[in-house]
Amino acid sequence: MAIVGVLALQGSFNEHIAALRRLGVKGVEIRKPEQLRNVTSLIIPGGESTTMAKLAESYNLFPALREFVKMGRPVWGTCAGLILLSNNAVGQKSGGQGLIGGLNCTVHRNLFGSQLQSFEAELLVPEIASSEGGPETFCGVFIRAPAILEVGKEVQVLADYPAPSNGLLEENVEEERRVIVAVRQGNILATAFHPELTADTRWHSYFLKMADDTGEEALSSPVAIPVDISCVQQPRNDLPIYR
Ligand SMILES: NC(=O)CC[C@H](N)C(=O)O
Repeated sequence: MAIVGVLALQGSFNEHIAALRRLGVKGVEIRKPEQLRNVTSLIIPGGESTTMAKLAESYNLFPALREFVKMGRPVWGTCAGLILLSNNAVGQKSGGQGLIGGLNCTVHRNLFGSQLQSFEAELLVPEIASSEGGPETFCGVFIRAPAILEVGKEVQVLADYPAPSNGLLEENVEEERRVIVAVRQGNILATAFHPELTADTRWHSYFLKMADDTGEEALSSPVAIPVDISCVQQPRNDLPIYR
């Protein structure tokens, strides 16, 4: 059976491991470069990308993480994980931060604003709904969320969302500008929101199938989990902080 690594430096790694467990799959915590040799795929959780990058630097994890992505192993970044996987990031803290890279896009680190601007919203994601069944929509939990501004040709856009009018985009966003919040580029999956904080395991199940497609042995018999979409669709001031 596949063993999924979950980068466990900071952030929502326990929630990802719990979601995998609900699908009958073992997720193991990764903190050292050599631990990546024991896993066939990797989830990089949400949290705080600058802090995570500093910790990755001090554990000398960057070369092994970059190699893992380059080898074509399935990697999924949620929120801060998406930022770390991007080739270019704007809106970084002064001094910048290390990135793993591999995903050909430009991400804005905090486009949706601060913790107080966190929210839930229903997202239309036809690719995942057609692969995993259930309703057409997904609950996106956005916490100090990033957004993708630009992608290369090889990147498949899975979901977008109206850009916020908070002045963080240079251009005028009056004419319904949308930004990208979920993508796939070959072995890389990235979401600006947190599926691990919902009861819906379809994103995890899709990621496990990606591991299957890339020749890794994944779920032996997928467990059907009833899909519960209870999306409050409003600002949330009770979401985890993960700093
Ligand atoms: N929920 C999150 O992962 C927030 C990410 C945050 N915007 C960052 O820079 O890392």
